[in-house]
Amino acid sequence: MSELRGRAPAVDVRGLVVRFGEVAAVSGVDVRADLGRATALLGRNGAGKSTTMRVLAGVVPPTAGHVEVLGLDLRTHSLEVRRRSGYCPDVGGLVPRATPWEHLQLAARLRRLTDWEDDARAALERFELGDVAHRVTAGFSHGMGRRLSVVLAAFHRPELLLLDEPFDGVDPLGVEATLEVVADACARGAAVLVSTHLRELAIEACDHALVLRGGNRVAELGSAELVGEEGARAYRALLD
Ligand SMILES: Nc1ncnc2c1ncn2[C@@H]1O[C@H](COP(=O)(O)OP(=O)(O)OP(=O)(O)O)[C@@H](O)[C@H]1O
Repeated sequence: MSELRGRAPAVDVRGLVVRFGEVAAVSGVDVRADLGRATALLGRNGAGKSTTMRVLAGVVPPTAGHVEVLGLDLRTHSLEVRRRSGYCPDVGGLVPRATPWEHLQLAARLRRLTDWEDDARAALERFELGDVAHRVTAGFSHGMGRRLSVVLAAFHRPELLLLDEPFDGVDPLGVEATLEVVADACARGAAVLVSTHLRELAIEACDHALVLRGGNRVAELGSAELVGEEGARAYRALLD
């Protein structure tokens, strides 16, 4: 990690505000994520996690605030940021009439990847999606869709990996594969942001967590501070 010190953060968000009409989804949040490290965005339903992730993915424009991703101002470099990031949205993102293989084919074409097929097969096998590689996703269970969304987000080895609720409804083998993807991304020097309301999995996936409540950031904690019953109590106290 020492070589990471002093380098610009992969995500540098200050005073982020996102409003939808009368609703303030995010009310002045700061987020910092570093290369080679996994950061959790923790909080209850409606805390503003997905909205923050959508801003970072270039899907939702910020109402106000400074949003810098991979050293680029997101307002002026949205395409470049999207090219260098991978995003697993909390819902949607899959084409019902396309198969996993077709999703990967399209991703490879859009990103002009070459010799991607072996990696694609390995990724599908890792997530136990090899047998359904050529089945349309319309009939997929929720967990299968989640697993494919993680595969697609990480496939091109992005510098920033944004995973929004990647564990939601996913079985233990899928959780394990997702944890491996996060660890691999960190090991190759990427930054990872994982949004989840699951404290225990946030601790496993990430070495620290930003806790959001009501569109505000209420704490930044090391994962060690969130472990066990004491960690559960500390987390609960931040939510109430
Ligand atoms: N497009 C929208 N229009 C209106 N309100 C919205 C919109 N998107 C989000 N919100 C509101 O903003 C707040 C934050 O929502 P957000 O989805 O970011 O929370 P979250 O922490 O991801 O929650 P969850 O864990 O349930 O996914 C909520 O009150 C939500 O209803």
